[in-house]
Amino acid sequence: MLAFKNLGIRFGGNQAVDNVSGSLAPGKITAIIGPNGAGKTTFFNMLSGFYKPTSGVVTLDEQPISGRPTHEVVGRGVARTFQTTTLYKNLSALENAVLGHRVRTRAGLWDALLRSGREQRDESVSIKAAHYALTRVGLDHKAHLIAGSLSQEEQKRVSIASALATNPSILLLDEPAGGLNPEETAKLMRLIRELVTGGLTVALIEHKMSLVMGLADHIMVLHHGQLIAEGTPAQVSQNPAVITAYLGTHGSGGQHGQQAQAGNPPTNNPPNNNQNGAA
Ligand SMILES: Nc1ncnc2c1ncn2[C@@H]1O[C@H](COP(=O)(O)OP(=O)(O)OP(=O)(O)O)[C@@H](O)[C@H]1O
Repeated sequence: MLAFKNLGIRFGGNQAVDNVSGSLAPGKITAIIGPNGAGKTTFFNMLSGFYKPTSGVVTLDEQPISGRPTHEVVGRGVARTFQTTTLYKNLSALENAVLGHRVRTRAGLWDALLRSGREQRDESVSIKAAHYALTRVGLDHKAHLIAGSLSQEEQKRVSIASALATNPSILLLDEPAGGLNPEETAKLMRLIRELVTGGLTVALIEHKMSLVMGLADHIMVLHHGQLIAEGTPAQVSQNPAVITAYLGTHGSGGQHGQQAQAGNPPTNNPPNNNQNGAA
């Protein structure tokens, strides 16, 4: 189980994440929500080894992993995607997933791109892993198509396959539905649910309340770097501190509209409209 205790990080005078404790429930979906600048991505960056916390600790099965090199964290079974799609659009879906495997494991990006001797030896392992990952996201039949020719939603699946190529037990998704329309968002939600049903533990950052409320088993709410609430969608959506955080921060429009919805009882159905789903 991935857990974090008193986790914090400071950038100069800015305490971006402050004293956050908790864990990701195995085999469940945890959503991390909060207004812009709340510290969500920074929190992910600490869970995945991208940032070294200035206080507290991240543990995996009770062993500390915070501050360990990213490839080591990946090797322990934690993989992530990024907020902006990091696909190589001129490469095939398969090549992207292969690179996802190589870049996240031992080899660096240049090693992977330049195909060093080690790379070539290990390539068949990466190709197998990449095909399996593409199968898991329902795209192996498009393995040889150029990523840029795929739909937005398929490109998101390729990004997820890139992370899955390392066969993680814990997958961190940073705004997986960013830029997708409601129909595509619903498809992606089904995929995420399927992956979890298959045994994966997922944590995701997402602004689309329709996705969060329809998908998350557990929600953590960050505000000014602090964990101000957590619980089921129903619990969180009725929490006065959460409603105040969003309304107070955004005034009107943007996330305000989304959070106004979060004041209502959440639905466990996939979204069928975009009334509160604008990215
Ligand atoms: N490398 C960095 N150096 C300095 N400040 C940083 C760095 N990374 C993040 N921050 C700051 O940490 C705070 C939290 O940013 P973060 O990107 O984690 O928020 P977020 O909740 O993910 O926002 P959004 O929803 O807009 O993506 C911000 O004030 C941001 O400027």
